[in-house]
Amino acid sequence: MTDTGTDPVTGTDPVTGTDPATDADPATDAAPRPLTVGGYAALAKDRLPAATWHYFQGGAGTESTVRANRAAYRQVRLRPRVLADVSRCDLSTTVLGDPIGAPLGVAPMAYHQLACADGEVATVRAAGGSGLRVPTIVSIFASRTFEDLAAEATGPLWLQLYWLHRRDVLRTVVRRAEAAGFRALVLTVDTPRLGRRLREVRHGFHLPPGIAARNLDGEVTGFLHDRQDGSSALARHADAFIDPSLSWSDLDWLREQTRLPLVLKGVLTAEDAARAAGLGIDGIVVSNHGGRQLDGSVATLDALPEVVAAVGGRCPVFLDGGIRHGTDVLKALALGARAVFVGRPVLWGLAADGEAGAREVLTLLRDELEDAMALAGRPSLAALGPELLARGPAAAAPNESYEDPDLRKGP
Ligand SMILES: Cc1cc2nc3c(=O)[nH]c(=O)nc-3n(C[C@H](O)[C@H](O)[C@H](O)COP(=O)(O)O)c2cc1C
Ligand SMILES: CC(C)CC(=O)C(=O)O
Repeated sequence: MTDTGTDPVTGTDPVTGTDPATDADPATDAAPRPLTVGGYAALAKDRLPAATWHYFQGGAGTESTVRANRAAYRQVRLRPRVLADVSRCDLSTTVLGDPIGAPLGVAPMAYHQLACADGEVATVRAAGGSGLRVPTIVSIFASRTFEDLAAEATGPLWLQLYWLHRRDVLRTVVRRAEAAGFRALVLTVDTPRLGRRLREVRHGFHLPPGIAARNLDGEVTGFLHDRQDGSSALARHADAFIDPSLSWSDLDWLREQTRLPLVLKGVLTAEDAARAAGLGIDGIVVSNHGGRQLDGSVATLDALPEVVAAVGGRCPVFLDGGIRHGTDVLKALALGARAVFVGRPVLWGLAADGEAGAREVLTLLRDELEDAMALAGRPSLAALGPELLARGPAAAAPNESYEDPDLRKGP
């Protein structure tokens, strides 16, 4: 390549691939604050050990679903209305009865201490921050205790569960979370076993000393910390602890343990959504686990309309997977999501700058959503509907400098 100038479209230096949005300032050697969520990915990649980065980024198999989640947003264009008085845009809403500052939240992810020392405490502080006050779904594999998180959170906390063989342990964590003030349970139903995550296998992924599933002490065996070349300690662990026999009839047992609302995470079809709604489930998260489970499964934005139609307003429908821009949030809301949850970008923010980084990532998405609502002539969430969207050929390649470089490369 002979052209060494900055690409006028992507803003990326075509030779070095550096991005002015994230590149170090030679005068101060301090990186300017990223202007997009993708900018935090670049910072996180620089800061994290390779094995951790690949655990965060990786999907199952060929990662086709990871890519599909992003591509789906590019296939949907916006139909802005004009002369709509957008002098004030209102992003506030409620989820499961609780008021929140914006229709987004943090998806459950294991072991935030892999990203920063404060772990999930940093995350819940960020999510509760001014102007946000958004929910955090805390993984049952969190690296900080529920009680520590409840002491710091100002936004709602929901507890994500896997269906453990040890039902007594499940009962104990549910009781503890309830006592600590958690507001809902989220049962993940797309993980009867772990997807084949090749990056984890290749890196022999295992937990470093000092990081553990703090709410399952005594239950989690040491092999989470044991390196074994050619296999992932997390996959070995999940296969030992997660009960793959989970079926619809087991939901009654969970209902009997708690008065908290019960949300199912990992639904992708009208059939399952209709059945869940018929059973009186309190919410559904349309999710493919960020492409980490069944490789080749449908993109979440594409699955959303059939789930929303099947539920028919009987419970709120949420979505996660591939949310990287405010316009992505807008598109999901227009297709009927009550709110969206954000996964990897929060870990990028934590890795880049702890609580401040996570807060900046969430604030960026909130601010970009507000911009998009104003420019689309839709100042209130109630005004969002499918007429905002047009389907067409995929948009031209995005500004790749703001996309996660690793996902661009593929596995
Ligand atoms: C590092 C990592 C750990 C995760 N851990 C969990 C988990 O413990 N429980 C769960 O239900 N989902 C887990 N997920 C899936 C997320 O909740 C979410 O579905 C997904 O990350 C959303 O896609 P996104 O990362 O593209 O935003 C994890 C995802 C990542 C990236
Ligand atoms: C500990 C794992 C089971 C967490 C998870 O769901 C994931 O890594 O996607």
